Amino acid sequence: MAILVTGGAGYIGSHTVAELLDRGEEVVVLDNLQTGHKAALLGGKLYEGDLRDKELLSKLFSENSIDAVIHFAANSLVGESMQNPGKYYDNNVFGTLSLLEAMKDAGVRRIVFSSTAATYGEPEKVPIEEGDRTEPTNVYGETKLMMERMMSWFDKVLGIKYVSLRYFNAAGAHESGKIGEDHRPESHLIPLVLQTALKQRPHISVFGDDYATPDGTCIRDYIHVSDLADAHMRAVNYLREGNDSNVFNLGNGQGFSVKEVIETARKVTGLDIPVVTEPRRAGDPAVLVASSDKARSVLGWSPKRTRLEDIISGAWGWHQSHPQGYGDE
Ligand SMILES: NC(=O)c1ccc[n+]([C@@H]2O[C@H](COP(=O)([O-])OP(=O)(O)OC[C@H]3O[C@@H](n4cnc5c(N)ncnc54)[C@H](O)[C@@H]3O)[C@@H](O)[C@H]2O)c1
Ligand SMILES: O=c1ccn([C@@H]2O[C@H](COP(=O)(O)OP(=O)(O)O[C@H]3O[C@H](CO)[C@@H](O)[C@H](O)[C@H]3O)[C@@H](O)[C@H]2O)c(=O)[nH]1
Repeated sequence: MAILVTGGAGYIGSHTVAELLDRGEEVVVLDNLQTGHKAALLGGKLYEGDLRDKELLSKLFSENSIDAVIHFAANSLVGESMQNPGKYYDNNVFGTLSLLEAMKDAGVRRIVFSSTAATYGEPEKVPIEEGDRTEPTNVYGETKLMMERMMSWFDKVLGIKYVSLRYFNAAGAHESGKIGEDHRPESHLIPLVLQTALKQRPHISVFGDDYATPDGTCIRDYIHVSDLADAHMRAVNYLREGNDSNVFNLGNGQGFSVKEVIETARKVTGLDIPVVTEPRRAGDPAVLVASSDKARSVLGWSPKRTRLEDIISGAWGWHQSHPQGYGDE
């Protein structure tokens, strides 16, 4: 039996494919390469195409024995979602509907799904727990919450079991040095800071220094991408064991401000990183920090690469050896 990974050529998807292959799983990938890279795939069988293409999905499910799906394929930029909401409803919500319909037709009953801290919006307390209020402050988070609710109804009505993994900020690179983060355009803080250290950018912009946090900049919980990959394998096995649908936060449980990330990157690289303060970015909550106690107790998961310095240092290794990311591929 194989695991279908949608969005497997993307950042978190490719690290998860690597983890699945290491564990001896058979892997099928569906990716339209809109933000992913063929070169990020260390193995598996690639179907190059779109989640919303019903014919392709039906062909893929008929040509392979799929027993579980891991669903990464989505648009995922907070800022962009506040400028182009329709793109997010179409790709994220309609794309997921298309996938669930194809799973129903093929009789596939297990899905592990990339959700996000952005489903919570401005948290009522930190660390955030799974039962806390979900009131997204941006379109991206709203579409992910809609996708979760859709899955919950597909479970109630059709018995398709799901695990929704609400990750906080994915960061870092694979220990092999072969794969890492290459989003185009890049909008994530850590790669932008490291590209600034490499002098590929003149400065790093800090989006707002007037938040109600100790240094005025936003606080986020940075979690290593390989720890996320490990959680996906555990979530698939949890469903294979016949357990019920569930929702888990995945984070380190420790928050770092934008200024602390930049300071740590200066220490790790030993290089100058010029900063320019700019206005707040629309849709950004001030603080997002996870409680991952539930994932620890139910999935037996715990993050292994927790020091911000080590996470940034791994990412720095990738950026130094791949200054143009995956190149033109
Ligand atoms: N990066 C983070 O910090 C973070 C945090 C929380 C949740 N997430 C979620 O995790 C998932 C992966 O994030 P990422 O950072 O690896 O993003 P990414 O853009 O690197 O990966 C997404 C992949 O999906 C593919 N894709 C997108 N739409 C598609 C479609 N319609 N059909 C086929 N393929 C399609 C892209 O080509 C890409 O390879 C996303 O769902 C995102 O919302 C990411
Ligand atoms: O040039 C930059 C880029 C980012 N930031 C700030 O840095 C923090 C982190 O931003 P970013 O790296 O863009 O991540 P988020 O917007 O927090 O979103 C990420 O983390 C979410 C979960 O918390 C995921 O759902 C999203 O997919 C993923 O992009 C935020 O406060 C940003 O305002 C800057 O100050 N300058």
